[in-house]
Amino acid sequence: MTNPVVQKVNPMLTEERAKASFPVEELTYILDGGKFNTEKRREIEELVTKDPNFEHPPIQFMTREQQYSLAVKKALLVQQRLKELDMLDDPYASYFFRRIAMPREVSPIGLHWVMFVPTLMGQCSDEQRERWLQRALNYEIIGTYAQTEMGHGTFLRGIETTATYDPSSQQFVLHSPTTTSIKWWPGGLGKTCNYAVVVAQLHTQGRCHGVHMFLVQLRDESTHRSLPGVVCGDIGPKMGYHTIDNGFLQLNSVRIPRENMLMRNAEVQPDGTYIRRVSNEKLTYGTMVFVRSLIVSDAARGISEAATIAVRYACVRRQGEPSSPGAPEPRLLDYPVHQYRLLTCVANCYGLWFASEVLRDLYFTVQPDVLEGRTERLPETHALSAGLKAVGSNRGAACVEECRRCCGGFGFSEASGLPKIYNDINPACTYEGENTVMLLQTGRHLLKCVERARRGEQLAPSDAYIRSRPTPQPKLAGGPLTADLLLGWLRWRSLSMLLEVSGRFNSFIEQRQAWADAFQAVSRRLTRCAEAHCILYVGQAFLDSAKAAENPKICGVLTSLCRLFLLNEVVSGAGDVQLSRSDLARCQDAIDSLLTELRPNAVALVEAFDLPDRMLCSVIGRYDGQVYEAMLQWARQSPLNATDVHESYELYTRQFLAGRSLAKL
Ligand SMILES: CCCCCCCC/C=C\CCCCCCCCCCCCC/C=C/C(=O)SCCNC(=O)CCNC(=O)[C@H](O)C(C)(C)COP(=O)(O)OP(=O)(O)OC[C@H]1O[C@@H](n2cnc3c(N)ncnc32)[C@H](O)[C@@H]1OP(=O)(O)O
Ligand SMILES: Cc1cc2nc3c(=O)[nH]c(=O)nc-3n(C[C@H](O)[C@H](O)[C@H](O)COP(=O)(O)OP(=O)(O)OC[C@H]3O[C@@H](n4cnc5c(N)ncnc54)[C@H](O)[C@@H]3O)c2cc1C
Repeated sequence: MTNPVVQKVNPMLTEERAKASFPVEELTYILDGGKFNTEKRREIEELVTKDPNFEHPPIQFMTREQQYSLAVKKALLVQQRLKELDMLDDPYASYFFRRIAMPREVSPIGLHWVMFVPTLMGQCSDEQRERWLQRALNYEIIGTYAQTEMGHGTFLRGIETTATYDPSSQQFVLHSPTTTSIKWWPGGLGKTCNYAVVVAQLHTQGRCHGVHMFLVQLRDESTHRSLPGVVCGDIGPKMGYHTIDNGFLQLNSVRIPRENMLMRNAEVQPDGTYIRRVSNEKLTYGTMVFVRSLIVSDAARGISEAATIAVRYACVRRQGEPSSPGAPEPRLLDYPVHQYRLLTCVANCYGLWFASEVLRDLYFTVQPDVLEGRTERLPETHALSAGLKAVGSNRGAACVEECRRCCGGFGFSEASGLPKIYNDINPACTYEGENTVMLLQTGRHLLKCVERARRGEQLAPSDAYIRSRPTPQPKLAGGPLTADLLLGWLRWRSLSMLLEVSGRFNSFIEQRQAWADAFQAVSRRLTRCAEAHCILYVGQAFLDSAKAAENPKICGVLTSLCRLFLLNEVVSGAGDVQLSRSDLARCQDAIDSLLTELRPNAVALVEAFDLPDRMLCSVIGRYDGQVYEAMLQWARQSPLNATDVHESYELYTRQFLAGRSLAKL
């Protein structure tokens, strides 16, 4: 892809940039986690931008095979460059290198570093780590995470692949006994990877011990041919993710050494004796907790890209009745309803951005304990990563779609970059746990928290507001609608909803319903409770970050944006609890005032994300705002325009116009 040549900047954008009330660069440092990171990121961006090896025509004009091939080349080239630059051990640097080098190509080896390596880190015994981790980190082997099967994705315990231990050879026999047991979906499994962590039901000494993980070699390390008993391939085109070979895998009695079972938490001894080292069997699901926490920040990044495009476009696109004769047509951003659509997306983006940082810190605080088998904070971490993954990707997809629609017809063109951002974020609602299922996990945890509160037990920090009795509703009438007050109201809303659902649940239990049936009976309501709980977490993280900003101007603009986020939640969640008409009207008025207040900072707020044109890949979101010329240039690249008369004319249209039958052709 070629970076668009920066032309003379559209004066309408220059004008909007001049309106910023705060130092944009300083906000960028905050978002990056410090000036040092910003500088490092920019250095990396420059390195990649200068490297002609990463340049190519837009992938949207390529076939799927071409896209896949290009993505493999670029992904491997990235690894080579990272090694040459000695950046492999720096996760921040290598992450940004990958992003800027492959901004719109989901990597065919992405699963290797997002799931395969983390699984080896979390599930291997120390000795197994020695054996495999370094090879994986050096990319001597390329792996994926093969859990989902045709028949089972959500219900993990229903997985059918078997790993049966044979003590005579001290091997496991990996087998797909049915069509529905064929692994389906794993990224890079089809063509790219030569190893996989395979999730299978462990059988030994005549007993099944549930799902465990096994390292399975799929392809020969020198020829890349699939090994005997291994049948694998690509699952075909999808709604997006064209550059990645999500694959299928059928295992026909494939034998692997006993030592290839990942044995950090459980072990099968040479004679077949099964030993569980830690009691919590859900530790096997640890990689998913990690990736779910990453998805929240990925969703925020997706919105940041879409919002940058849509806000810039809204500054340069004029359409509508001029306010007076001879005046120019209004810009899209002059319409209050357009401001509302875009600024609420920006507010969601900042909220999720800050919440993802808090969640990642929590994960990395808790993880060392978990690795040592101390799992006290695991339920909170699981509930938050599951719920925030769902809320983050739901919001991410919704906001990107809103930004796309805000760009009218151009938003539907691949030239805008928006369809691709949407298609990259949308599958996150499904993978790593379908969102409704994830909200139910959070809801289940919250129900248990109410029970613990009733017993007077201490709750984890993010659950500490949960009581067994209702609290009075904070008054929204009277004083100013501060962020603290609004957050207090959302806390009350979350607790009220939860107590209501918990009351219903208990009444079903008192009527002697089974726990699982009572759970199903409240499940619809429980997903709303989980969302309310997660939104509270996002709001708290947002407000804490706003308050922590040292520059008062940044603190001011972030607090206003946070208030917009919170007010929008109060208004849209008013139906879940009792909110008086007058309180609702006050909140609506406050939203209108905030839109007027924030509008001059709209461009500054998105440009603080500091996304170069190379990253946005958008004709209408360019830094220079020269949209129309660039759009024409883009269309000229369409392969359909290679000749004036397309071959289909000679083949079909000419025959049709001459009245000849097309059926024989
Ligand atoms: C890399 C370094 C980064 C460094 C950072 C540098 C800075 C850079 C900045 C940002 C980085 C961003 C990076 C961006 C990249 C992110 C992009 C991500 C792209 C990833 C591509 C992913 C591709 C997709 C992969 C997959 O989809 S893999 C397959 C995933 N599958 C699922 O998720 C299945 C969903 N199902 C389940 O999880 C479970 O089956 C279940 C629904 C939870 C139910 O399980 P079951 O066993 O039936 O449960 P029960 O027996 O009923 O027990 C419930 C019980 O267990 C507890 N539980 C459940 N899960 C967990 C868990 N995971 N952990 C702990 N506990 C768990 C649950 O709470 C219950 O507990 P109680 O009984 O006590 O109530
Ligand atoms: C792009 C992409 C990449 C993927 N990559 C990988 C990978 O690398 N490795 C891997 O192992 N897997 C991967 N997956 C698979 C993914 O994890 C599963 O698709 C996902 O977990 C959902 O499982 P499922 O497809 O079986 O859906 P189902 O479980 O069949 O869900 C269908 C619908 O039923 C609902 N539902 C299911 N169970 C319940 C319930 N108990 N209560 C209420 N509603 C329910 C769900 O909410 C959903 O709407 C990937 C998927 C995609 C789309």
